[in-house]
Amino acid sequence: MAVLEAADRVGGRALTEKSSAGTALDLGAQWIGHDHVQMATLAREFARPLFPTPQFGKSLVLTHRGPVRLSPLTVAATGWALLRLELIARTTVRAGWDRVTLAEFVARIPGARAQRLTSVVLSEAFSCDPGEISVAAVVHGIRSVGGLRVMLSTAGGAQQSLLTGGAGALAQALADELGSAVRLNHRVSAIERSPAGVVVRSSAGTMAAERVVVAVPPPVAAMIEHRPTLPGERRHVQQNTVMGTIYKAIAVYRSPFWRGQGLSGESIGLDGPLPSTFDVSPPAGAGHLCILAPGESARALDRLTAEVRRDALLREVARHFGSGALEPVDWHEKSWHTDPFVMGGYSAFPRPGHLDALMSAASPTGSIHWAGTETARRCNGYLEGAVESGKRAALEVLTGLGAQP
Ligand SMILES: Cc1cc2nc3c(=O)[nH]c(=O)nc-3n(C[C@H](O)[C@H](O)[C@H](O)COP(=O)(O)OP(=O)(O)OC[C@H]3O[C@@H](n4cnc5c(N)ncnc54)[C@H](O)[C@@H]3O)c2cc1C
Repeated sequence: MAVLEAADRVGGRALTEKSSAGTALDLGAQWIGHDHVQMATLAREFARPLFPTPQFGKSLVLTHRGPVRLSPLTVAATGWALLRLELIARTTVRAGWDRVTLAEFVARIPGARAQRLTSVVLSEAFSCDPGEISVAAVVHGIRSVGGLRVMLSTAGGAQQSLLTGGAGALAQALADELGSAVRLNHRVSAIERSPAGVVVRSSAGTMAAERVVVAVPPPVAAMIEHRPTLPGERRHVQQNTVMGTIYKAIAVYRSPFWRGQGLSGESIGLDGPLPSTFDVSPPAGAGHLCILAPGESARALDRLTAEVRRDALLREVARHFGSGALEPVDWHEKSWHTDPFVMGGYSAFPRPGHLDALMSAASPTGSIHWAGTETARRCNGYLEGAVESGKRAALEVLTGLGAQP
């Protein structure tokens, strides 16, 4: 068995870096949900306990003028729109919802501020602009994680916990167990299928095998050449799914200073350069403030130099959380959509009108088995889904080889 990894590191969309304060920070996946049992089990196995995501103080809704108090009408209209999505998720999804974009759904919400709030919340949850995703795809995501309340919540939801040492470091610990089976800098460029099995061509040579598991998102898998050509159904999956667009930064401070002002560190920006912030600090010591920018806001940040981007974001954080924000002890950032191997995040979603592409992403093609979070039924788009998909693909391979699982 060999694991061919294109990059010079393992982890993919999980990437842990060390701050100058000595703390571990996740530039990719970070939260583990309340019912993410596969991840909780791995965390236990590798003695990396989960700890609660900090939740102290007041969260802010921001405009370029500063924090705002939402009117009861805005709260009601936004709540109703979100409830409607939850209700659609709990019933049979009409085929027509796949042709309606989230932007069109939002345009029917009464009130400009409620429209903006709903857009920002869902763009951040799905890492795309509302015009890029259909209502059916949003509802599919909501279902797979167990409901909208779960998707958006910290305690009792998908953001309940953080992982000691970081999610990327857990991937590295798994790779360490596999030792020399993991080959870095081996980008797979082509797979040839024959009755005898597969020949896998990578940037570092050729390998023959009985079966292969391709554990990359469908739009990334589309970069691999196939002989013979893949069947139409599989090409449909690869051509009609797109990666999300997401920028993430972590500002590291000596302490989570915002808590002293009664603030949670969590904010949502309705306009201006700061879409969302979260407190993802370790249990003691340093303060970690996470900044997430999806879709067009992420692309706008790409157009700035690293220094201008950092200054603009920190100035904005300081306007709302106090001048202490201007002097972090460390700053880490990543534009995931510009990573040549990952190509975006949080995950891939179907183009409007093509939800079926995601639904058949797990169907094997002869001796090729497809894994990765996009193929998961449960927690599609999350680390949990990735682990579940790996187990499912491994079982398919063992069954195919006639081995006892
Ligand atoms: C900013 C961000 C925040 C996120 N936050 C969370 C979170 O808080 N909680 C959560 O559960 N999930 C989160 N996610 C999603 C989570 O990271 C993914 O669901 C998960 O990591 C997907 O794992 P995977 O193994 O399916 O794919 P990947 O992690 O993408 O792994 C695929 C691997 O394949 C490699 N590869 C690509 N092409 C080739 C090739 N041709 N040959 C060989 N190797 C190749 C890549 O380098 C990569 O290492 C986040 C993602 C991002 C980007």
